Amino acid sequence: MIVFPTSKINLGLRITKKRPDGFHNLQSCFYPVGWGDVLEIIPADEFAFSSSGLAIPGDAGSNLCIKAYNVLKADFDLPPVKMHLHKIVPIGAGLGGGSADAAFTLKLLNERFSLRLTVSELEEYARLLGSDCAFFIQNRPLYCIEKGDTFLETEIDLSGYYILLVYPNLAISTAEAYAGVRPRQPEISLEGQLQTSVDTWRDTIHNDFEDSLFPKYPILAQIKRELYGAGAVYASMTGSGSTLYGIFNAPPIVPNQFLDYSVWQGKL
Ligand SMILES: C[C@@](CO)(OP(=O)(O)O)[C@H](O)COP(=O)(O)OP(=O)(O)OC[C@H]1O[C@@H](n2ccc(N)nc2=O)[C@H](O)[C@@H]1O
Ligand SMILES: Nc1ncnc2c1ncn2[C@@H]1O[C@H](COP(=O)(O)OP(=O)(O)O)[C@@H](O)[C@H]1O
Repeated sequence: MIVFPTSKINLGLRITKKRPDGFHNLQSCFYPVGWGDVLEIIPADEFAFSSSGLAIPGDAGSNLCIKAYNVLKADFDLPPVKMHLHKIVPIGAGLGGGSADAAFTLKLLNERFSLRLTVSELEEYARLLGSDCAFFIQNRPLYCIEKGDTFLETEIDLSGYYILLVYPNLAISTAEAYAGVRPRQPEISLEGQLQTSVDTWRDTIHNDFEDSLFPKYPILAQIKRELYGAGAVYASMTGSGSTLYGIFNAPPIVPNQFLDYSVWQGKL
């Protein structure tokens, strides 16, 4: 069975509080985008994992696909499988690519081996694997709070818009990004601000990680400016970086300055 784990962007990202468990509470709208990997899982005589495409840091045993298999194996009599991941989505990019691989592994195993897990049960397993992993179980626009793993419905619908994603060949670890943020409670609700037209977001919708990461890595602010220069109606960094995205009214022409980077464009 083959699935295509996708990725996400953050529409606004506020870090509101450091929690007693060391994690942070946030507010954000997570929105799926089509930049994705390829994952195949088939029954086998013994367990095996392999990957191709982009190199994934860490030893092979630490791959989130294997962790996802193991959390289900602990509770169910899962047979051995052979898993192959073709990695396309940049890593340390703020796109949640690893979390998507984990969530799609859970969903695939649930279906292939008829485990009969509900959406909320799958989300519970996903929470064990990473804070933004549960989002990819439903994989539709959701307003996220707490650790990014509690969801509220949102009306946001960007269909009809186009997106250009630019990964500047710079990996930023999530832990590094959180170490630089100064949590604060926003005076105006992000949820309300996101109800307004996308053309107004430039002045209102903010990713808090930009405040500490733009001074440290000036290329990020430069790419954001260039996305506006290319005609974006709204541009931002996604998640903990380092990918920048622009939202456009029409398919954008990729500026020459981005030719050395990994870029992806498509419809929202
Ligand atoms: C920043 C966000 C925003 O969407 O996404 P990415 O940019 O990484 O995709 C997420 O909060 C990333 O979630 P995820 O990548 O799953 O993080 P985890 O593996 O759970 O945690 C990695 C590390 O980030 C920090 N962390 C993560 C989530 C959170 N709500 N508070 C935190 O402080 C902790 O230091 C933790 O050890
Ligand atoms: N299948 C996977 N794909 C990507 N990264 C993975 C995977 N499995 C484990 N990881 C680890 O997760 C971290 C990056 O996660 P990723 O979701 O790509 O980044 P981000 O949180 O910035 O979106 C890296 O430390 C990487 O080694």
